[in-house]
Amino acid sequence: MGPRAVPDAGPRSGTPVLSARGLSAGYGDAGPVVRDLDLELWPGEVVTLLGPNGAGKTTTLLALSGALQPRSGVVRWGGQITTAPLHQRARAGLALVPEDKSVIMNLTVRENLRIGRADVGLALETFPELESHLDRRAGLLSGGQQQMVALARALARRPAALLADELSLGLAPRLAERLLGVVRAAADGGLAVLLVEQHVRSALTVADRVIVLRHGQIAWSGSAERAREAPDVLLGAYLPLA
Ligand SMILES: Nc1ncnc2c1ncn2[C@@H]1O[C@H](COP(=O)(O)OP(=O)(O)OP(=O)(O)O)[C@@H](O)[C@H]1O
Repeated sequence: MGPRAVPDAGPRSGTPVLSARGLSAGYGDAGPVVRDLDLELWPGEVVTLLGPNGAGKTTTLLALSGALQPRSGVVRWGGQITTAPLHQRARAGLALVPEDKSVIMNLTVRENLRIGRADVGLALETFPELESHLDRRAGLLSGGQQQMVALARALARRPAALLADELSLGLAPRLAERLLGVVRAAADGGLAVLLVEQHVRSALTVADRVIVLRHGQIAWSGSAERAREAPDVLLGAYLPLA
């Protein structure tokens, strides 16, 4: 199971699941955090968004998802301009796994899946490891198991696009690979994925394309293959390789 050859440029037929043109976003009265971003997310591909701390990766995900209204530019969902808030985009098939994972610690795993309107059977197909924990409070699970709940809940709603923020943060490499492998398999089934990742090497093994953000703008973009072949040249200027 590895990334498929998805071109990083050039014409493709059909419509991206999610796209942005000239997207700028920020907070309060401060200047924009991301500026003039253009990006597209196509069915079946994993795009990883990399960049140093504070580059604007989380802000990009929030603005694309409707959790943060852009200051300017347009976001399209299935080719149609959207300004809908996150909960409406979620109903239309967009899944956001935010940095805080939004797992409710006082609820059981089963309850967490249900409030996310997830298909519990499908969630267990994705992560059989959760079956024996279904009736445990999520707060008693390990960090990795909590991340599995968050990801299982997102995927078990059969979304068209997944935006995930640092899924593997704080996890051992083996667990990070497990989660990223699940994301890759979902993309192989047609899901469009945008991943913000700290584990750059792991992210590159599952990604088709890479976008590097710096100071809120795209500093580099290209195929994951090119990034893997010359990570020092392409990424070293922007990121410590972890
Ligand atoms: N809620 C907020 N209110 C005000 N400023 C914010 C808020 N969230 C983020 N910022 C600022 O926006 C900038 C970009 O933050 P963002 O979280 O998008 O970056 P990031 O690339 O995801 O970084 P990290 O890897 O540290 O999570 C930072 O300067 C941050 O301080």
